[in-house]
Amino acid sequence: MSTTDLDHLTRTWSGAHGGDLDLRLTDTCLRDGSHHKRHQFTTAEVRDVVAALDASGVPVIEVAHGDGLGGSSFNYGFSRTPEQDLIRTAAETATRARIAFLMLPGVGTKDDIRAAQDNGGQICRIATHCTEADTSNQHFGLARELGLETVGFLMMSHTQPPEVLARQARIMVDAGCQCVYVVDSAGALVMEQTADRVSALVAEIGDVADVGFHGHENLGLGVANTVIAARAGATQIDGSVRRFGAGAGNTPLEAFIGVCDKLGWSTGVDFLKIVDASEDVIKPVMPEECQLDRMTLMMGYAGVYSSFLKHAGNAAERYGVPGAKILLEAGRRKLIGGQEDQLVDIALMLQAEQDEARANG
Ligand SMILES: C[C@H](O)CC(=O)C(=O)O
Ligand SMILES: [Mn+2]
Repeated sequence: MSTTDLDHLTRTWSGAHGGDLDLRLTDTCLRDGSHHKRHQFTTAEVRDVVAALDASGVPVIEVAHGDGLGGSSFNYGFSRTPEQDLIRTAAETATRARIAFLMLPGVGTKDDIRAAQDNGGQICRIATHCTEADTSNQHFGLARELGLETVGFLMMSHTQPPEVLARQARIMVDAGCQCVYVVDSAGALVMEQTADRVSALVAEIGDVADVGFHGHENLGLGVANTVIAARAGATQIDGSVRRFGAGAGNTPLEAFIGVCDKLGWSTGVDFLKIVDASEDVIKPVMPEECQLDRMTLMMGYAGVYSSFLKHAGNAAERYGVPGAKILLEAGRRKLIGGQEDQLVDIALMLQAEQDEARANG
């Protein structure tokens, strides 16, 4: 299909649906996708992916270990390439896109933020569990002092009601955060639950800061939740081309861009180019497609942190127990990021139960 055909169709669809939202997109393949890739990105892969996203017009590209700066460790998994090298490569490659990096207080340090800026990172995204925004105060303070743009992530947002999230967003904004994201880490939010949370943040901080939305696909609702988040007032939107992210992956950015074109919403990204990038550049970098299968569906259903997928799979294999049962129990225990070691405890418990059942015939 030619660009002219597409322009014509886009105008027709826009006319049919109306709307004039202007959204800023962040692609998270090179950070959230790091979970799916078991943190094995090479600098050559980062160069290829950044070049393709940049040429398509993606305005922000996030790069880091899946668990953020300092994440390369026994607990989370070691990176193949130091993340600061990946950030530098991304910054050297991008011609228009700004490079963002993520950090979780306690996993990364203030020195990691300084190093990421020295390597060309321009947007500092700080993630906390959604009831622990106050752990980010000093990091937002430093990031603003350094002149970095700031974004806050309220992870596992499905676990708290809108009014709690709004209060947590206020804490981040008071500390210097310029945009707070509702982060559906487990892909557990369903439509209106997303809208209610985004609306509560817009009401609380909308006069001084932006609101964003970061979705996961574990119940197949990434695009739908993202559309409803934008309608509720989210202006910064995350996604990963080809869903390349933790769990069943993130909101597929190329699909969301197509939907935005049809709704007449502006993203600045060329749909034809991003679709080609997905097929020709992102797919070869992925170890396999992100799957909506028994394990990932269980995560969305039970409200489990998407980054637990590979850890639960490892524990299941090692102890000979069903991975889906590990995830269900993780949901029942309301585990949060940083508690990856408890997945092993759960596997051992299931193994003991299995052994006992076998012994009892
Ligand atoms: C560190 C996590 O992977 C952040 C994130 O992308 C999420 O909670 O979702
Ligand atoms: Mn995520």
